[in-house]
Order: sequence, then C-alpha cells, then structure tokens
Amino acid sequence: MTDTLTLRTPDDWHLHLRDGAMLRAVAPETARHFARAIIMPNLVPPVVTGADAAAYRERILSALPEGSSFTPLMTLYLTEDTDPDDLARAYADGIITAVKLYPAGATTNSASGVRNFDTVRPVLERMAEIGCPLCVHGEVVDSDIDIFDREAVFIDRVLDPIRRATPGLRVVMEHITTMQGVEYASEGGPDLGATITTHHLVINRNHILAGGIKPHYYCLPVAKREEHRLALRRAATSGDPTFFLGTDSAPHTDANKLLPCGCAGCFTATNTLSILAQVFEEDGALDRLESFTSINGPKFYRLPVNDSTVTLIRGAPVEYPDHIATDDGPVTVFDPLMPLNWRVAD
Ligand SMILES: NC(=O)N[C@@H](CC(=O)O)C(=O)O
Ligand SMILES: [Zn+2]
Ligand SMILES: [Zn+2]
Repeated sequence: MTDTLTLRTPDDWHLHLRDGAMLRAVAPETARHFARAIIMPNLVPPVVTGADAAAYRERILSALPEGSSFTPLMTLYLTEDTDPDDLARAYADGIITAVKLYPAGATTNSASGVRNFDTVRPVLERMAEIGCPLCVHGEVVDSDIDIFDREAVFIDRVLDPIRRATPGLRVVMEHITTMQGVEYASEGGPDLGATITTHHLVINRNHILAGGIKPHYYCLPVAKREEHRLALRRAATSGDPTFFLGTDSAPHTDANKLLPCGCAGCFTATNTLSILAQVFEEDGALDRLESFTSINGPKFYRLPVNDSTVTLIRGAPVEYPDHIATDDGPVTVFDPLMPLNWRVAD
C-alpha cells in the first residue's frame, strides 16, 4: 500500500475568504496547502469593479502569514450594471481571472445578482471575445421549482441558452451537485469546465436531514440524493479534465449557522486535502488525485501548473480542530464523519 503521495501543489478554483476578522482567520487555512485560489466576490457590498478587486486583493495579501507565496486570483461579481470596458481592462491588466454570475437571490449575498439574463448579454459577448471565463452559480430561484431541482432546471432554462447565444464563452459550472450537472459538463467541450467541492463528495441530503437537522451540512447548492453524490465521485476521480477542485469553503460563524434561518456554507479549507486523499483512496483513484487538485484547473484557466509540491503521508488518523477561532466567533470545520488517514507533511 502506498504510504506517501506527492502532488503538484493544489489550487482551489472556488473559495470564499470574506473580509476583516474572518479573512484574517481563514486565509492562512487555505494558504497552508494551496498555491492559488479563485476568490469569490460575494462580499457585502460585492466586488463589482476592477478597482474593488484590486483593493480586495491587497487586503487578502495583508492577511497572509509572513512569507506565504499564496496567490489570490480575483473575480468580479456580475451585475446588470457591469461595465464591459472596466471588466476588459481589469482582465487585460491581470487584476481579475474570471467573472462570477449569481442569479439574484440564489445564495449568500446574491441580492445584486442577475435577474434578467438579457441585460448582461453585451458583457458576456465581450467576455467571449477576450477569453475571460464566467463562473456560474447554477441554480434557478423561482419559488415554484423544488430546491433539489434548481440545478438541473438552471442547465436547461438558463445555462444552455446562454452558451448557445454566446459562442466562445468559457464557462465554469461551479460546485455541481447532480448527475445532470456531471453529464452536461462532460459533454460541453473544451470551453466548459466544472468544479466539485470536497463536501459534495462526502455528504448526501440525509446527512443534513436524517436524525435531526444538521446546519453544518447545509450549503448551496444543497446536497442531493446518494446517486448524485456517486456521480460526482465518479466525475472527480475519473481524471476527465472537465472536472477540478473548487472547495467552495464558505465560512460562517457558528452564531450565523445555528439560527432559525441559518447561513448556507461548509468550511472545508482546513482539512480538504486529507478528506480528498481518503475519498480518492476509497475509490481506488489515488493516482488521479493530482489531476483533480492540481492539473485540470490550471489547464482550463490556461495557467501554468504549480512547480512546487505537497506530500501526503498515510498513517494514524489525523486530528483536525473542530473549530477555528475568529474575532467574530468560532467557525466549525467540516466533519467528514470518517477517519482521515492522510496528513499533509509540514
Ligand atoms: N456555498 C454556500 O453554501 N455558500 C456560499 C455561497 C455560494 O457559493 O453559493 C457563501 O458565500 O456562503
Ligand atoms: Zn455558489
Ligand atoms: Zn461559493
């Protein structure tokens, strides 16, 4: 049995770092194991201009531990008022790496998202021209659509029409949670990618709802039936370059999770690599872990893979803290409900 595994240093293609005290607490958790991450722009207020992204980038860099070489890859939050020239300038200057589309009301801090997809058509056309990827939170929010069907309906009603209307637009389906998502992404050709989170490889909807409600397993898109989790596992472990890691590590304080109307999000930055190694080992796919964490993402984003490496070592189960402390209160670390035998070497 393999006891050590050396990978090119992973990148996280979907990450929430927040701001202020939360940013200072969570940035080191990702910077410890990852070289780069696509930073989500859903702050309050959101990151909507090139200047906002440049300023947020500086705040992230200041929150990193001394000597860290972690690179935040910034995104803009697409609104119905996004200025295509500002976007194109920020992309050309290397300030942003992608643009994020949130349907209004779909998830945490998405009130300024897009309501009418026709209004953003000129922006999407410009993005197709310059090659700037669009990261998509793929859920419809119509109240007549069941929350477990939001992703599949989004693909049919919104995503596929946008892609047909905007040839050449490079799209990442963020945090896919369904077999429909897997199928659509895998048939989409080289301009379509999909991120998969750590937690959606581990939990299904029973983990949230059976035996009492478990707010720490509640995130959006909400985890689906077991058959969907298994489809995600097959996709992630397949080596197919369409699929890459985006943890969607989304910290909220326990006070904000444990409410009658609690926030959506799982915080996985701390133990993601150990969990993924366990998952890939269970599926006999350790040799494809590096494709998922370190190769397929840069390939899609047309960035070089990292030269540095991390080593995972198999041994006695690793202990991770239950919580990390922030000046706003504790944040619960995702509990994968299984022993983790792979630790990341110092
Ligand atoms: N994933 C989540 O459940 N929450 C994210 C938002 C998102 O990625 O949709 C957050 O910002 O908290
Ligand atoms: Zn999202
Ligand atoms: Zn997210």
